[in-house]
Amino acid sequence: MKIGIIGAGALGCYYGAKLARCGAAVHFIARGATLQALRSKGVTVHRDDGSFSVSDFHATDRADNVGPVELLIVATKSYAFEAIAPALRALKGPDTIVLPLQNGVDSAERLGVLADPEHILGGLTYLPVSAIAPGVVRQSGVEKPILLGPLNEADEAAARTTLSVLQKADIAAERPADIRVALWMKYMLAICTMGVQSVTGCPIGPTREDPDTRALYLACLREVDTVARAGGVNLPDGAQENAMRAIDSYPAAVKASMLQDLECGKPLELEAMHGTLVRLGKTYGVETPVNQFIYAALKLRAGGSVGSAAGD
Ligand SMILES: NC(=O)C1=CN([C@@H]2O[C@H](COP(=O)(O)OP(=O)(O)OC[C@H]3O[C@@H](n4cnc5c(N)ncnc54)[C@H](OP(=O)(O)O)[C@@H]3O)[C@@H](O)[C@H]2O)C=CC1
Ligand SMILES: CC(C)(CO)C(=O)C(=O)O
Repeated sequence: MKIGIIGAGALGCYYGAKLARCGAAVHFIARGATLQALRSKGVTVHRDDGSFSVSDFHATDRADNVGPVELLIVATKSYAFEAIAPALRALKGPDTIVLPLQNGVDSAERLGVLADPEHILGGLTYLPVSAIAPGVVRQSGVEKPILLGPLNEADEAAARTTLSVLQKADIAAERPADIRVALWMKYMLAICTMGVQSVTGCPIGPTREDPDTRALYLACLREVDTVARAGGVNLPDGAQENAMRAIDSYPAAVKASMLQDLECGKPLELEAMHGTLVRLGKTYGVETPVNQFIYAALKLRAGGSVGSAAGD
């Protein structure tokens, strides 16, 4: 199968390496030092149970030379969507299935504005992967799954095909009953951990133990839950409690990706996370004061060390 992967960072390298290892024709769209590393050294994946390297793939910054692929995995950060639009349009033919993996609830919708909106699935992953160096990634702990599903009935077959391709490559992947609910459940967890840790500058352990910052997690969860329901997303009963249990189950030293990005002066996925929630709250007439505060507190840092607001 001809597979395109836009963004050869932590997730892109991990999933691309697994797909290439099982014989798929993988085309990475990468740039700069990452592109050089992929071409000269391939991709190396370190896991607790061993490491593997793969070099049987294509890597280019010229998506127009690749042409339409059968499956396209979008693995950049959400703020890069406008920049990757030309690659997206070059790789997406009328039958191409697109699988976005970003945190957030509107990736498919945003990609569908930038390119042909047909066959864009809902997708997310719970897998923690870190980029150690260009083309080198580490995945720790058990392999948590990609969750994917159709956002409309016409894409049932596309979802089945994608699931089967991923599973054949030994990638944990599941089809939840309702991908929109699954996207919101992950969003709820991520928006709270990213927000509370980024405004306090502290990892998960102390922020969930201190009663004042724990109250922030709870208030943030409540706001996401209320906005989701106002927008017609049928979150299960106990969604907030589930999310808080997940927050309590992480090792104390875990730092949300947004806090890590903030500490490195990298751009933040603030618009796709808190920005979107605040906007949806306004649309549905739901007050979101905690998320609005988090958004305002981080906005001037969202563009990275340059200090300007990001256009996510
Ligand atoms: N890593 C994880 O464990 C998880 C991540 N996610 C989500 O998945 C998404 C990806 O995360 P992650 O893999 O960690 O991110 P990374 O920053 O590691 O990777 C993103 C990659 O996209 C590349 N990129 C950006 N713009 C372009 C462009 N115009 N052309 C080509 N390549 C480009 C970057 O290249 P460059 O370095 O040159 O900028 C980088 O290699 C995020 O939305 C994140 O929230 C979700 C769950 C888990
Ligand atoms: C692990 C989790 C859910 C929260 O820290 C996350 O998605 C992130 O940090 O990006």
